[in-house]
This record gives sequence, structure tokens and C-alpha cells, in this order.
Amino acid sequence: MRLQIKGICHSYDQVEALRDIDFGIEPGEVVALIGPSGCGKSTLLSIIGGLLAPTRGEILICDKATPEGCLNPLTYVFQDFALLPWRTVAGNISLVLEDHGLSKADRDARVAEVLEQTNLWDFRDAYPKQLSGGMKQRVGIARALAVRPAALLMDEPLSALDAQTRILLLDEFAALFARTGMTAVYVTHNLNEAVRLANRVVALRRRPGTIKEIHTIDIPIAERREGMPELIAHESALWNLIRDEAIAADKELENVA
Ligand SMILES: Nc1ncnc2c1ncn2[C@@H]1O[C@H](COP(=O)(O)OP(=O)(O)OP(=O)(O)O)[C@@H](O)[C@H]1O
Repeated sequence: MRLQIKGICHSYDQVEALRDIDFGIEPGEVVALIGPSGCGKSTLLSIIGGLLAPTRGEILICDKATPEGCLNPLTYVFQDFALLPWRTVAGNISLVLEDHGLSKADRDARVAEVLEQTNLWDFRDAYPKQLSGGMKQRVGIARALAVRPAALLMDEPLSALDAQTRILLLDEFAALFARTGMTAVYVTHNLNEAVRLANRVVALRRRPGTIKEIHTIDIPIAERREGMPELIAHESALWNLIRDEAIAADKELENVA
């Protein structure tokens, strides 16, 4: 799916959150949105996903190409997993397939397929309260994949997890993106995640949120490894881009507390 973000501006009452945001997302591309706290990353993701109408501008879907059997072209992965506690792993995944006119056999086949893809098969009958944070987020990913999306929209999907689980899931996301050629928009505070996963990184400045720079990382995602000198160089270039504003945003939050 090719998306064009065109002249997006958004204000919440008196707060001008985004101004004149323009860029394209190519099919199979992973775009990370980074920037200091409050620069409008989540607002932009919500606008791309159609959850929020922008004050001005539009999101153009330039080609309508979607995977076969796609039930929801733009699909969210939430940082807090958003699982139903009274449903099993398989039940949580199957939930998003209900009300789409699929037969039970089709639903079961899709659930089995994504359970395999996310290494959750052995946990299919477990309930969310029995799972670690990392396993819960795997269920979140499996649920998103079950609708065969054209693009995944991910809002800090690893931020609720401990450091070791983050590293494990980061490897799994990289493998997933490399294997499926999935189009994705990935919001993160974490520059390490951005350089592991993204083909391009959109760095935003704040007040109002505008594009500071679009940074390209031209190493195939499948070839990226933790600690690669080239990735460390990209991470440090990104930090130099947002450093001053990140420090200012941090001080501002400290003053409020
Ligand atoms: N519902 C809302 N009502 C009023 N102001 C809002 C609302 N949501 C966000 N804002 C403001 O809009 C600006 C952008 O917020 P947003 O959450 O999109 O930024 P962010 O970059 O995702 O922040 P963070 O990194 O802290 O999650 C901030 O100044 C925020 O306070």
C-alpha cells in the first residue's frame, strides 16, 4: 500500500500539535516516527490510521493494493496490548475475525497460521493473565497479522516491556518485516529500535510538530544486527538531530512534576 501524507496540520483547541506534514510511504517500507515527547508522533499515527480527523490536509491511499483476504488495510498494534482478559490467546486473535463473514474453518485456519508465525501455538489456550508482557505483545502482533493488513501502525509497541524482552521482540519484529515485506509506521522514543527496523526515519521537532529531517537507512533490514557499527552511526546521527529538543522536553516535564 502506498500512502501519501499531504499537508497535515492538527490542533487540539489551543495546542497546535502538527503543522504541514508531508511525506510518502512506499509499499513494503517501514517508516519510524521519532522526536521529543509531545512532538505529535501519536497524533500523526492516529491521523494516518483514520482514528483522528486532521484539522487540515489529507492521507491519500495512492494504490488500493491489499494482501489477499485483507480485512483491515491499516491495522493498529497498541503499546498496552489491549487483550480481553476473559478470552484465551486463540480467542483474542479470533475476535478480530468475527463479523467478517468468514466460516469457522477459515477463522481457525487464520488463527493457527498467525499462532505459528508468532511462536504462540503452545500458548493458544492460555489466558492473558498467565502470559508475560512479551507474550502478550506477541498476541497483539498475531491479532494484527490475522486481518492480513496492508500496513501495520505501531505506537511504541515495546515500551511497556523490560529491556531483555524488548531485545527479543525487536529481533522478531525485524525478522517479521524482512520476511513479509510488510508496510509499517512505527512510533518510538527509542532510536535503537528506529535504526533496527526502519527504512526511513522521520524526525519531528515540536511546538508545533514539523518535520526536521527524513533520514534514510539503506541497509536491508534482514542484514541488520544489534551493535553493527553502521547502525550505531545512524543512531548517533539521529540523536544529534533531536538531542537539544529532547533535553528541553525532558526539563519541561520535570518542571511540571
Ligand atoms: N486529546 C488531546 N487534547 C489536547 N491536547 C492533546 C491531546 N492529545 C495530545 N495533545 C497534545 O498534542 C501534542 C502532541 O501530542 P502527542 O501525544 O501526539 O505527542 P507524542 O510525540 O506522541 O508524545 P509522547 O512521545 O510523549 O507520547 C502535545 O502537546 C500533547 O500535549
